[in-house]
Amino acid sequence: MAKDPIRVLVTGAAGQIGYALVPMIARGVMLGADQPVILHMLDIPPASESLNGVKMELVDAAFPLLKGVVATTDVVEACTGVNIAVMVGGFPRKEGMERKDVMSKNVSIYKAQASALEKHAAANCKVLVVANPANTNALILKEFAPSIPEKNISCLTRLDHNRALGQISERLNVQVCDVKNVIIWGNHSSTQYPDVNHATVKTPGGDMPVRQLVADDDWLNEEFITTVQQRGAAIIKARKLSSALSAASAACDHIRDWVLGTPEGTFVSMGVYSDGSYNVPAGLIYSFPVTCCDGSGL
Ligand SMILES: NC(=O)C1=CN([C@@H]2O[C@H](COP(=O)(O)OP(=O)(O)OC[C@H]3O[C@@H](n4cnc5c(N)ncnc54)[C@H](O)[C@@H]3O)[C@@H](O)[C@H]2O)C=CC1
Ligand SMILES: O=C([O-])CC(=O)C(=O)O
Repeated sequence: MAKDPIRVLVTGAAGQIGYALVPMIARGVMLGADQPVILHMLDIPPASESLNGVKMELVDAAFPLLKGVVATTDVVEACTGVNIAVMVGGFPRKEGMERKDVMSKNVSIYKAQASALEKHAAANCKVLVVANPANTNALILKEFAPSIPEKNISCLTRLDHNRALGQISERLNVQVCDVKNVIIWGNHSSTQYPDVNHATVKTPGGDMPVRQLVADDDWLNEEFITTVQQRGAAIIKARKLSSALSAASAACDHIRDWVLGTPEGTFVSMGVYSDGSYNVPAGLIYSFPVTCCDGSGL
């Protein structure tokens, strides 16, 4: 029997991440090739014509899984009935800025949108905050939407996680799908700590520790870490725009693993509400290694 559609909200949908993300969702990259979706796209009034253009393209793409599109500048309409909310709306930093430099502009957005989500989203809605500073925005959203369970609010550090996998794969000249269990600890900022101490590479003889295969602790403890920490800035320098396709893809990975479960023996990085585990103070939104098991309940 065909599944009921899942409603997925993307805020900032007329922006560059939104433009990369909505076709991925409509193709089943986020929720699976047999899962119909209804897309809710929110942006602000100055972007409404462009948002409408994205809606026109979604219609033109004739995605079989796409059962409806709501394109709106009304936050209540956008949030109503959504099962998953991917919060991308906000302002990106420019070259030479830190992510915290967009805090004053973006944090107020998350105060305002928290209450709309709390009042109008489906019960058990899962929220992923992408807009920077991602951990702070997620914490603000949590504070201003107290009835959304804290376990349902997360922020994106999967892009940093995937960047770490990519760096190891390039260094060892192995397939990225054979590298797993890197960890991003902390904030989606230049203070994050990319950790390979539990990471492995699949080899014909079984899983081998990354540290042993790389056999260069200086590189792992220095250049590898700063490359991952500074990758967002390197992309901005090269493109004059911040990462978009990799951010969209990471958002799909994050939600897919949350809803459908992480593969056996694999952990991934997510910014989640700290319960004090690993001596991280309770109450922070912090990136940890996580496993998810049948988290759907949507
Ligand atoms: N956590 C992560 O790994 C990453 C986070 N980011 C962050 O994601 C955010 C979006 O990046 P881009 O798509 O490149 O920016 P963009 O500027 O291309 O798009 C942002 C969109 O948000 C809209 N927007 C602004 N205020 C809004 C509001 N109140 N409600 C709804 N929409 C609103 C804008 O009109 C625009 O269409 C930025 O804050 C960026 O720094 C970017 C890459 C990775
Ligand atoms: O660096 C930025 O501003 C955009 C971002 O968060 C990333 O690419 O990781």
